Amino acid sequence: MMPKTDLLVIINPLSGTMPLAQKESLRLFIATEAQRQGFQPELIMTTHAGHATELAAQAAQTGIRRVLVVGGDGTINEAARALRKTATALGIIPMGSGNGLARHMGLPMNPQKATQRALSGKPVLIDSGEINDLPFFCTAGLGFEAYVAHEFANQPTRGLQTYVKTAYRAFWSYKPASYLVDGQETGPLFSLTIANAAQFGNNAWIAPLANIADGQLDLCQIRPFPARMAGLIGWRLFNKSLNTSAYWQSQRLQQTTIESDAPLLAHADGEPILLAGNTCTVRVLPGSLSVLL
Ligand SMILES: Nc1ncnc2c1ncn2[C@@H]1O[C@H](COP(=O)(O)OP(=O)(O)OP(=O)(O)O)[C@@H](O)[C@H]1O
Repeated sequence: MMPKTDLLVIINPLSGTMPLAQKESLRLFIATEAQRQGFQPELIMTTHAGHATELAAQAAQTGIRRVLVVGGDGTINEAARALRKTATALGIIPMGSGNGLARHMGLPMNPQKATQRALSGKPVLIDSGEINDLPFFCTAGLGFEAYVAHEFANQPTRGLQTYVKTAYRAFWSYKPASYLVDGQETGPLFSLTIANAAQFGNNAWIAPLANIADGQLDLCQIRPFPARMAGLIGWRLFNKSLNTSAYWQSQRLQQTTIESDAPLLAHADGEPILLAGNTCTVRVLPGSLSVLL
């Protein structure tokens, strides 16, 4: 009789900028290491967007207790959405451009070390969020970062360098919008982020005080600022001290409704999304995902 698979490893071959040969040796390393630790692993490369959701859902249904995802926040989102409220835990092997969830959780950025951690880690419950019915685990948002996510998706290459170039160009063309948050006018905002984790990725700490397991989301707003302040705000973003900026404010909530007078351009975990209409509802699902730490 064939041994029963007790560990699924989902690999997005397109994530991040690691050369293909290095991705192949990582795949072999994970297989060998998993077997060495007594697992009967199955490793599957995704073949299309959405594939990670299908694979993770099947794994949860068949009772596989660990699903390891090799990829960035987009692939992790796809797998994690199928693992919410199941007994199957997610292991993260960061290989994306931003790796926000892995960085927030303090996981190793080295994929080999992250593999060992995911294989031996204990399951811990974290919150997740939903923007309308779309799940997110790191951040969702409107405003500048959503604009950048949409622009970034149109670029022929991925990676940090492309992201920085895209964000720089977007900074000069972006027009701040105003919103109603639970009926209260915000005035024009540069950025409106709903944070489950504290960062977007790449150690850009948009919500330095966010706690991923407190049953709440942090709604962070950045008011428009003069271009000469961009350097300081950027420095605070990466220095995890945006909360000391006069342009930033935050509130904790479990659910909120956001309206605008134009269609909402949004992102969930850095992936661009188009929301139907001018209103969206965001809510937290406390303790909904088990992550291997
Ligand atoms: N085989 C595939 N072909 C095309 N798209 C895929 C495939 N597998 C996964 N995807 C899509 O690729 C998207 C981006 O992947 P991912 O987020 O892992 O990498 P990244 O963008 O480099 O990293 P990060 O999100 O950390 O910036 C995912 O949202 C997923 O839908």
